[in-house]
Amino acid sequence: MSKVSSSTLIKFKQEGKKITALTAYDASFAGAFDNEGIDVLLVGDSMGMVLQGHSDTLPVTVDDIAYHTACVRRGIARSLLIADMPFMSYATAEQTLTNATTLMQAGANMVKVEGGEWLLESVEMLTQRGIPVCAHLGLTPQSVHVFGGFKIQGRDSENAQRIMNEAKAMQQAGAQLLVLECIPAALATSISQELTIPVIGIGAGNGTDGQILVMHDVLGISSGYIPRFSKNYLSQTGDIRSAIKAYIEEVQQGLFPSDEHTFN
Ligand SMILES: Nc1nc(=O)c2c([nH]1)NC[C@@H]1CN(c3ccc(C(=O)N[C@@H](CCC(=O)O)C(=O)O)cc3)CN21
Ligand SMILES: CC(C)C(=O)C(=O)O
Ligand SMILES: [Mg+2]
Repeated sequence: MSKVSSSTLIKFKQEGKKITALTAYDASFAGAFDNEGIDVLLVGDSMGMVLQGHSDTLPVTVDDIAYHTACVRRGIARSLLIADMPFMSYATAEQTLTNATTLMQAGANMVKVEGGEWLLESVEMLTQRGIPVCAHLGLTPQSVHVFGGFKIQGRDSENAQRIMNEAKAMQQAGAQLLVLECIPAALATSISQELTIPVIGIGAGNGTDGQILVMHDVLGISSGYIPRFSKNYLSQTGDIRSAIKAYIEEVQQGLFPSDEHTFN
């Protein structure tokens, strides 16, 4: 049961083994997910919505992410731990380095940043200085007010091409992992095929190298609604460990996401 690293994830991609990922925010849940064999855990800025009750992720601070990263770190043994860099914590080069350092020192193995072209220099800068980066393209929730809502991205050919180009540029800049959120399945599939780094999807169909979901959706306790691309595994299993096991198995067997959880 050796620790998952970015080399492990590359190997999984080369072997065609799907990568399983979930968000986690505390030691107990993270420990249970780790025990069931989840490959990647993300301390997501989705905590602004599922933990803090805000209607978007913008209020989350670096200290919030650092605190929960430290909590998760104490609970896990095997999974790769990614920390989200929150809204405006990587706007300038100096902020980027200071805040990414805080998250790495809190226990992260990698940081995740949302955005395309404008972020390439930061990705290169972090990687060169020893901080592995996961890029995040498509529906990047920190830009919800620019998008005018949590809307599927990359539907027209121009935007699809832009996302494809940004994905390639991120890999070129040194990103070791890519999250694609809420884009058409065909686009996510071709990006995954074009890149050598692993691609993890959420609302991006079945053709990516792995899947990530927000734990509260998987356990059916998100307040209000559950996004269409997500799936409640607790209702069909009855206990948390079995729900996580079922999610992992369905991802590994290519059963999740099925058509009803996919945008075409
Ligand atoms: N509980 C939870 N689950 C998530 O997946 C999630 C969060 N929170 N918070 C951070 C972001 C925000 N996300 C969201 C939130 C809403 C939609 C949404 O309402 N999507 C519509 C599609 C809209 C369209 O067709 O353009 C949907 O029907 O799912 C999508 C992603 C994903 N992330
Ligand atoms: C949904 C995932 C990819 C995320 O960024 C988060 O949980 O904040
Ligand atoms: Mg996030």
